[in-house]
Amino acid sequence: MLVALLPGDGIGPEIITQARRVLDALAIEGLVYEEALVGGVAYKAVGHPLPPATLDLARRADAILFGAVGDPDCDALERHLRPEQAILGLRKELGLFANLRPAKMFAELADASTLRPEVASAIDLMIIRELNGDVYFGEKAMRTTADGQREGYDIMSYNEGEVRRIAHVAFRTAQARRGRLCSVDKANVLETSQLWRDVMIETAADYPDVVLSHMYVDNAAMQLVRNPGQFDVIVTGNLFGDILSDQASMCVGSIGLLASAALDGAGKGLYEPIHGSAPDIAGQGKANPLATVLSAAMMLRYSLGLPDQADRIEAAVARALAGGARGADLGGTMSTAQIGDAVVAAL
Ligand SMILES: NC(=O)C1=CN([C@@H]2O[C@H](COP(=O)(O)OP(=O)(O)OC[C@H]3O[C@@H](n4cnc5c(N)ncnc54)[C@H](O)[C@@H]3O)[C@@H](O)[C@H]2O)C=CC1
Ligand SMILES: CC(C)CC(=O)C(=O)O
Ligand SMILES: [Mg+2]
Repeated sequence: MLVALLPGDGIGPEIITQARRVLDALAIEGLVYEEALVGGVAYKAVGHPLPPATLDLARRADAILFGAVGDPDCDALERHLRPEQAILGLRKELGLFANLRPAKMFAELADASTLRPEVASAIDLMIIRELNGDVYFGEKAMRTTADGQREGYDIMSYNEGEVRRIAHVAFRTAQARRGRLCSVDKANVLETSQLWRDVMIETAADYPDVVLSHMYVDNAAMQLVRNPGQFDVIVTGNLFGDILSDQASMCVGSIGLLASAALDGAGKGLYEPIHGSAPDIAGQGKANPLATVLSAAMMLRYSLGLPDQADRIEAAVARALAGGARGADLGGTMSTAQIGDAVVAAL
């Protein structure tokens, strides 16, 4: 089994190092790794954020473990050369349309959430975010209007096939959990969302055991901090899912805790923390590696057929947290490597 390691920019290499240590400690037979450049480091080395050799490795691999991309030095580049295009390109080129972003409260961290412990302790939800469409992939440009103003535009669209395939993933996920699916959209304003809602309702007919509800995204943002325990599975589009998942991460204590899987529906997956390259803390040993460690666990479960090993990692993370393994993001003093040590020791 081949795992592509793509550390990327900023804290990416620091957090991938810790995830790799945890994987190595499991001594899984037949697991091999190949590393490649991605993001700003790739642009600086070879002139493109997603070089052909990296895409080729990603295609050959059984799974991809990804750190993060993004570098302030690259923010003025033409858009197609910016580091972020690498992760967008991987998701699109590999057809990774289903983004699973679980947010569950570790009991030991109830005091770390900015929500009251009795509100935060009820969080156990899964955000299913569509990852190949929406405004991120629509036509976009800057132009000059007739009266000489600069104007930027980005087309938001979904076709029904794109909505239906993510709907099936979401309904099946809800079936395997507590049977409740909340579809989040903005159907009161957007045609894209009206189609989204219509297709969700049509697809519900195949899943009579799942209770489907709908919520506008502005209300969903509010409900996530008012009463996050009401949610089981949330399904939403690319843009709304991006925003709501960062919000959900803080409800459980830190963005440094939330893992994700981006799946193609046929076993292949890219696994990454939901956060970015955090240039403000890069190179200082302050990054929480747990989101990446937990992403490695998702990789073992969803792409490599090793659910017992995934359970082991998740249990070790819970034990490490119970033992006080906290970095600055959780009010502690441990470094990135010390948190890695604590997880390895708890395996
Ligand atoms: N999938 C990816 O590679 C993503 C890349 N980005 C890129 O990352 C760069 C920075 O973006 P931001 O908006 O600042 O988002 P960010 O997620 O990198 O950071 C937001 C805040 O959370 C903190 N943070 C993030 N991860 C952390 C961790 N593991 N431990 C402790 N604290 C952590 C950061 O220090 C920062 O204060 C940008 O270039 C952006 O485009 C952003 C999101 C996803
Ligand atoms: C292109 C990315 C930077 C998008 C993002 O923030 C994410 O996938 O969480
Ligand atoms: Mg994001």
